[in-house]
Amino acid sequence: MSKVKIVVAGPRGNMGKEAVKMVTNTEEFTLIAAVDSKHDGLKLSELDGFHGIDVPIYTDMQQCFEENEIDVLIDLTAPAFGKKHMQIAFENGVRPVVGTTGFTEEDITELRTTAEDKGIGAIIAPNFAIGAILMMKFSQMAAKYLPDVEIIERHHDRKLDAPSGTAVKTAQLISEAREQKAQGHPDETEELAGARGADFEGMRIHSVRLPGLVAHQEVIFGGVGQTLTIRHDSIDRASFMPGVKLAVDAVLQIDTLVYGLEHIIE
Ligand SMILES: NC(=O)C1=CN([C@@H]2O[C@H](COP(=O)(O)OP(=O)(O)OC[C@H]3O[C@@H](n4cnc5c(N)ncnc54)[C@H](OP(=O)(O)O)[C@@H]3O)[C@@H](O)[C@H]2O)C=CC1
Ligand SMILES: O=C(O)C1=N[C@H](C(=O)O)C[C@H](O)C1
Repeated sequence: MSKVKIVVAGPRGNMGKEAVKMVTNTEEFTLIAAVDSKHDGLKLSELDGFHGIDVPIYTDMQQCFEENEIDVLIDLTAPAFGKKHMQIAFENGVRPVVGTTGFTEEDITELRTTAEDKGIGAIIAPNFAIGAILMMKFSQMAAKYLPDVEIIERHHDRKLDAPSGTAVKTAQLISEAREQKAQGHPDETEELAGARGADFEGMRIHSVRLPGLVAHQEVIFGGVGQTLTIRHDSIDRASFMPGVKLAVDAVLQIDTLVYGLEHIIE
């Protein structure tokens, strides 16, 4: 069987480094090239930490796809580029697996239409960690019985987007299971703007950014005389890689856009 030909975008990043490692250590995958914000024309092996990985670096994704035959793009870049990179992949018949966050619901609808028009599979996964998928699923189950809920997500202080993609996805899944609901006291005020966090259909999302953190989330449900907390911690970015591998395998089998790994892990 021929190997799956892969490009990693964002190879020097926290996630990109892990993805390069995962791809090069996976027998049925082959890394063909990397797309970076700099280092055009160099080999990955010329950068620190990529010893022996002799693949070309492109800063122009279009050029990368024109010069190489690629099956799958793994995109782990920055919120400003995820959508654009998916569009370039679709134009070139390449299947995107995207961990990059920051997509709006409108972006996802538009990208799904393009994927279906072209018959190309695509996966956007706000979180690739199996434990985080379970946290989201359990939260959706709990919301049916305990509809008062707030989300606290905690991340490293290099993160660009807030709230996290995982927190937004969690809120979307919870809102499928409960009626829209304004929480807290109807007359509550914020003495400091933002004190009550972001408002997602009445559900509050609080974002903490600190050095020392990786990726953590608590979903706290409140009921009469009780609370339930569902918590997930990624303490190492290796936690995301089995999910990335699963998504690469899955994206070859589909011809639409799937948003969320919970649709792949039934
Ligand atoms: N789905 C999931 O499970 C996870 C998703 N994420 C998401 O993945 C993304 C990356 O996270 P993380 O690795 O921590 O971020 P980093 O900032 O560590 O890495 C991002 C890398 O992408 C590069 N980059 C930026 N723009 C481009 C571009 N246009 N083309 C090519 N490369 C580019 C950056 O280069 P430079 O520094 O030069 O700009 C950097 O090397 C974020 O959106 C984050 O939210 C993170 C963890 C898990
Ligand atoms: O930026 C990160 O680090 C992470 N981003 C994703 C998100 O926004 O949910 C996934 C994970 O939480 C780590």
